[in-house]
Amino acid sequence: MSKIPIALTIAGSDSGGGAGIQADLRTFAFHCVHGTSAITCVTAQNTLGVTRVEAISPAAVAAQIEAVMSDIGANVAKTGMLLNREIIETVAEQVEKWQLKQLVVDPVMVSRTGAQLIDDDAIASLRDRLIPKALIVTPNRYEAQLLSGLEINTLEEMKAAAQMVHKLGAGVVLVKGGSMMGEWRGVDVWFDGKHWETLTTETVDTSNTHGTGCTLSAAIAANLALGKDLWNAVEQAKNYVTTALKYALDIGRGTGPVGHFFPLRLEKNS
Ligand SMILES: Nc1ncnc2c1ncn2[C@@H]1O[C@H](COP(=O)(O)OP(=O)(O)OP(=O)(O)O)[C@@H](O)[C@H]1O
Ligand SMILES: Cc1ncc(COP(=O)(O)O)c(N)n1
Repeated sequence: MSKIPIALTIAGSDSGGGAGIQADLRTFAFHCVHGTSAITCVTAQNTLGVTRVEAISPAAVAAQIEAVMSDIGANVAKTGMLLNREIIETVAEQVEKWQLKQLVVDPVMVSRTGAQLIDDDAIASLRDRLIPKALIVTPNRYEAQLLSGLEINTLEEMKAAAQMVHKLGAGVVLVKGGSMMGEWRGVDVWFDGKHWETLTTETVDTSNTHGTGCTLSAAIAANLALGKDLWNAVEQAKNYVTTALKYALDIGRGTGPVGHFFPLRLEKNS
């Protein structure tokens, strides 16, 4: 098998190019990791919101993963928008089949613009079938609330939710603070079953935050593919997202995406 680091993203397409597969592949490329993909659904989406979602058939999702894994291989995978129960079950079967141990699960359920990105009856499958297979699961505030049943308004509540979600069986839970208030927006809580850690970066004052969660989980996967241990992978992914937020793109009339290739933009502009 090739020594080139390879990662697989299993996620939805965002026509606006800010989140989903588009953000994941850009993040992999930034890290010099070859990105492969299995598309689960197609969203018609822009900076204002999601206007249409169409699922890819579970058989076609399975075929994409089979095609990648049976030939190219990937030692790290991440999941994003999985949309429905059938797709989640298919992905869980494929993860088992190919023994994808380095699995980053971003349990995408609600977009920044408030759109629901998962069917109601799929949340239980995500909780019971996929999260237990994750090396790390990265819920945002609202996803952590749904998975833990707790309301989250404070750092202590982020910690309590991380502890509850950990009981679902993932190795590490990272509750992300991007939707919290004020300075908590740059704070994420890590819980590995024994220890809590708080990852804190400065709060970036921007409303262009579309795709932060996809970018963070893709950067964790990329760093794992590069051979970093999980803690270092998360720390460096968080720094990457923070800088990408500083170079967020002011496009469209709503929430613009983060700037994945910020150093290249800097060089071009100097
Ligand atoms: N304004 C900000 N300043 C600094 N860090 C931020 C800010 N907003 C989000 N983050 C960081 O971005 C990462 C993603 O967190 P967030 O809570 O935004 O995820 P999410 O809601 O899943 O993202 P997405 O917008 O893709 O759904 C976290 O590390 C979080 O701390
Ligand atoms: C295809 C796809 N995947 C993930 C998200 C979540 O990202 P955000 O919360 O930034 O809208 C999204 N909007 N679309």
